[in-house]
Amino acid sequence: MAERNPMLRVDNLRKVYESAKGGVEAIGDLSFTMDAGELLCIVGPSGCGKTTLLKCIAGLLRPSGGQVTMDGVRVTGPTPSMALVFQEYGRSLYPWLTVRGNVELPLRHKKLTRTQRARLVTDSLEAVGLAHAAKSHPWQLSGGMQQRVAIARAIAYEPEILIMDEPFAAVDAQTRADLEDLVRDLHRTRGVSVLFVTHDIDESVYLGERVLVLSASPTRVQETLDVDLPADRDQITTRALPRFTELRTHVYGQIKRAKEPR
Ligand SMILES: Nc1ncnc2c1ncn2[C@@H]1O[C@H](COP(=O)(O)OP(=O)(O)OP(=O)(O)O)[C@@H](O)[C@H]1O
Repeated sequence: MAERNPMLRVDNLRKVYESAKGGVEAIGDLSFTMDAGELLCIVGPSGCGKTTLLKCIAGLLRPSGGQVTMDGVRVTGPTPSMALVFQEYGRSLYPWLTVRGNVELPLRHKKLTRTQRARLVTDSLEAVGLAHAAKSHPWQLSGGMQQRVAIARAIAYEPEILIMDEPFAAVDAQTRADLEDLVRDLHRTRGVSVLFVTHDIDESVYLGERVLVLSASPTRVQETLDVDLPADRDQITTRALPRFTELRTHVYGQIKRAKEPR
C-alpha cells in the first residue's frame, strides 16, 4: 500500500510560555495530521491551548518542542501556504481601505499582474456574496459582512490551508449559521482545506469531516472523531438527525472527560 502523505503534520508539539512566575505548559504533547482538501475541526475546553496551537502551526509562535511540517517542509515562520481568519474581524480589517482594497492588499506581496489581482479579488468577493459591497468601507458593514471580507481576503490569497480561530464567536446566531454554511460551501465547491478551531461542540460536528477533541492544558489529543454525516448539510435537517445528536453528545462527553484532572 502506498504511504499516505498528509499535507500538514504536527509532531509531538509542545509549548511552554515562560514568565517571571515560571513556565505555563500550554501544550503538552500534541500530534495529528491533516490531508489536503479536508475540513478538520478542533474543539477543546476553554484555555486548552487552541489559539497557541494555531499560532504554532502558522509559524507565528516558536514551539518549545516537536515540529510542524507543511508539504514535508518544517514550518519556522509565517508561510504563504496558510491564511488566517481570527475572531476579531473589526481589528483585522483596515478601516481606511474599501472592502476591495482590504481583499487586495495581501495580494500585492505576490507576483501577480494587476489584471490577475483584480480577477482574484472579484472572484473571492463573489464567493462570499459581497460583490455588491466592494466599494464600501468595513465600518459601513455588519459584523457578519466584515467577517465575510476577512474570509474573502484569505481565499483570494489562494492558501493551501485556511486556518480559522473561533471566527464566528462574536456574531449573532443567525449570522453564525450563514457563515458556517459559507465555510462548508467554500470547502465543497472550491476544495479549500480548512482547519477550524471552535469551542462550540455543535459547530464542530456540523462543520467538520473530522473533529479533533483536545484535553485540558497541558494539551493532548483526547480523541479524533470521524463525522459520518452526509456531506450535503443543512442547518435544519442535519442538526435534526439522530446521528447529529449522537455525535454532539459523544463530543460533549469527551470534553467533560477532558476537563477532569488526570
Ligand atoms: N502569551 C502568553 N503568556 C503566558 N501564558 C499564555 C500566553 N498565551 C496563552 N497563555 C496560556 O496558555 C494557555 C492556553 O491559552 P490559549 O489562548 O492558547 O487557549 P485557548 O484554548 O485558545 O483559549 P480560549 O478557549 O479561551 O480561546 C492558557 O493557560 C493561557 O493562560
